[in-house]
Amino acid sequence: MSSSSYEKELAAAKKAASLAARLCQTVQKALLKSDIQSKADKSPVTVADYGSQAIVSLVLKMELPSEKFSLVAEEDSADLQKDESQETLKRITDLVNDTFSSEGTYSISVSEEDVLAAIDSGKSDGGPHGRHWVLDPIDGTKGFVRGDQYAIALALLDEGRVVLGVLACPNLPFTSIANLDGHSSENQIGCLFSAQTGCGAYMQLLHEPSAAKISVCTTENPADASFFESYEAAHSLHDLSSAIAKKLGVQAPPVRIDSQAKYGALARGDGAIYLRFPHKGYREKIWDHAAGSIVVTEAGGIATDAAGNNLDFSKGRYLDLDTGIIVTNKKLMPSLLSAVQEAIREQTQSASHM
Ligand SMILES: Nc1ncnc2c1ncn2[C@@H]1O[C@H](COP(=O)(O)O)[C@@H](OP(=O)(O)O)[C@H]1O
Ligand SMILES: [Mg+2]
Repeated sequence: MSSSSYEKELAAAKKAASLAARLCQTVQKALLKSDIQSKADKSPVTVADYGSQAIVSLVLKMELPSEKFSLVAEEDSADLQKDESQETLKRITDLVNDTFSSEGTYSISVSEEDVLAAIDSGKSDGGPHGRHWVLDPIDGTKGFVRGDQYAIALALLDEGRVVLGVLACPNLPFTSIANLDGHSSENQIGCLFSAQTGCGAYMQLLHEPSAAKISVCTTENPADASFFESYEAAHSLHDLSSAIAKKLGVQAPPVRIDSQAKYGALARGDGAIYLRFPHKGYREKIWDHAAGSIVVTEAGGIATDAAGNNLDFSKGRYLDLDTGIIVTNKKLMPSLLSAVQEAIREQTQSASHM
C-alpha cells in the first residue's frame, strides 16, 4: 500500500481535531474563570465532551463526503435525549455553531437534532475489517477540569491497524516539558501532533500551519531517561512504576500529566518512557491509545503491553492486553521490558505472601 494513501484523511482529521480543540478551549477558559462551586459541577466537561465529539463527526463527514463513515467514540446521546437535558443540548448546539462561525471555514448552522445525530454516529464497534475512525473527544477529563493537560485524540483504523493519528493538546507547551511536570512559563502553548503510517510524526503549534518532523529520545542509558505516567493515581499504579524505574536505574522523578499528551511529549523526546499500569480489572479503551500510539511509533518509538505484545486495535472498543502499557524507544525496550516483568513478578509474590 502506498504510504501517501491517507493524505486526505489526515488533513480532514487535523481540521476536525483543531476545531474541536477550539471548542474545548472556549469551555475551559470559562470554567477556569468561574467560581469554585461551578468547578465542582461536571456540566462544563460534559458540554465540551459532547460538543467536541459532534464537531469531529460533522467535520469528518463534510471533508470526506464520499467515504463510508464509521466512528468509534466515547460518548453517545442517550443522556442528552432526556427531558432534563434540554438546556444542556441547547448549550452544546450553540457552542458548536459559535465555534464553526468564529473559525470561519464552514458556513453552516446545525440544529439540536443534527448534534444528536453527529454524536450518535460514534456508536460503531470498530473491529478488524474496513475503516473506522476512533475518537476520544476529551481525553484527560480530570486534567481538563483542573486546568491542566487534556487532548482531543483522533485516529483511523484500516483493516484493524492504526494508519493515522492526530492529537490536539491545547495546554501543552510547544517546547520541552522535561522536568516541569507539565507546566512551563513558555508563552507558546498548544500543540498538534500528527502521524500517518510510514510517513513519520509531526508537530505544529495548534491553529498554526507549519509542521516539523519529531522523533523520540534515543538514549540507551536509563540514567538519562525520565518517565511519564498518569497524574491520577487511580489510573495507574505509581508504586509499580517507581519500582520499575528504580530497577532500571532511572534517576529523574516521574513526570505526571493527564491524557495522551504523554504520548505526544514522548514522541518529541521530552522523556524516554511512558508507564501505565491500571488497577486490576480495568479494561483499556481503544480511543485512549490509538492516536497516541501511532504518533509515538512513527516518531521511532514502540508501545507494547507488559508482556511485550504490540497493541491490537482490531478487537472492538476495548484493547485486550496483558497488565499494562509501556512505551519507549527501541534501544531501551528490552531492558525496560525485563524490569517491568521482574517488578510485576515481585509484586505478585509479595501479594501472595500477605
Ligand atoms: N481506573 C482507571 N484506570 C485506568 N484508566 C482509567 C481509569 N479510569 C479512567 N481511565 C482512563 O484514563 C484516561 C485518562 O488517562 P490519563 O490517566 O493518562 O490522563 C481516561 O480518559 P477520559 O479522561 O477520556 O475519560 C479514562 O479513559
Ligand atoms: Mg480518554
